[in-house]
Amino acid sequence: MKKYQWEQDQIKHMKEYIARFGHGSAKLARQAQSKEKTLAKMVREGLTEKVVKEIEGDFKFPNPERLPPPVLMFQDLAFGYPNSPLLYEGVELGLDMDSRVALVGANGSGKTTLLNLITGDLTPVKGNIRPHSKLRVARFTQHFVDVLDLTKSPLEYFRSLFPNKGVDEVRSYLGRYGITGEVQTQIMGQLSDGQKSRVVFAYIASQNAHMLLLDEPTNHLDMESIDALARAINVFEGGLLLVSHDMRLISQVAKEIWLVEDKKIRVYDGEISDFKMRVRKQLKLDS
Ligand SMILES: Nc1ncnc2c1ncn2[C@@H]1O[C@H](COP(=O)(O)OP(=O)(O)OP(=O)(O)O)[C@@H](O)[C@H]1O
Repeated sequence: MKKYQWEQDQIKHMKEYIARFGHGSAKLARQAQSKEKTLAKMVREGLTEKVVKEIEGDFKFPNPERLPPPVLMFQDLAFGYPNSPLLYEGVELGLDMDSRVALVGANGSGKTTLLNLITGDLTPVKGNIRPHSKLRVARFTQHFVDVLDLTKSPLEYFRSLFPNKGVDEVRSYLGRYGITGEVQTQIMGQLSDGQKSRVVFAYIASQNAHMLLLDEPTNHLDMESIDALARAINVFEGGLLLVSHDMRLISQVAKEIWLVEDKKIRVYDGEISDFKMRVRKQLKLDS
């Protein structure tokens, strides 16, 4: 890009010179002719092409119809894996479509487990999780194999999900999530984790969910994509439960912090900005 810019500046300069002095005194006209020759030579030898940055697919989650609260309730929830101590006990909390929650806690404290309880993949040992009867949740997980058929290409996969949509429509849909060109027809098992993440986001968005459950969504995204994800979340009119260590994302999207501690989920009652500052300091991030 620097080379391109340098060349363009040179060309501009030479053209201006030629226009100004081409018909001037003999000496200046000779110099203008010499510049014209240099310019022609540059063009002949091939100019550097402008580097066009690959367009970042912008994430977008379609807005679902509103569901009145409570959308998802935890009632006296307890859970533990067989032959293991309880991870949760007596949890009473609720989520609705305005919730913007970051679920944080030590490794192994049970964050992913809570998401599995919400999706019904796990069953409480006591108490209930009560979803609104019409609730649709969509979940991001890094366990791509749980969501994607890795033997298919993104194009094949989405065509099988939406048999009524034409190839062009599916291609342009995937393009919006940054899945473009050959990546659309490569077997998903061979894609990078970042590309697979984008396919999962395309999939999640297709679900038109009322609530997004995002489990470490940013691990394979670059900074620009993280910001794009944050923007998409911020215009999304549904609920969010985010499990993340990424303060950059948390600070952009969360309105509430839930701390998993001592088998309970405690709503952080300080100012979120204080919490963010605390974690930022811990992570040594800039303000
Ligand atoms: N299927 C399982 N069977 C038995 N124990 C499990 C199972 N899945 C997870 N665990 C254990 O339950 C605890 C909570 O796991 P979980 O993955 O929910 O924690 P987490 O807070 O999401 O952790 P991390 O931040 O490391 O992802 C861990 O000690 C884990 O080893």
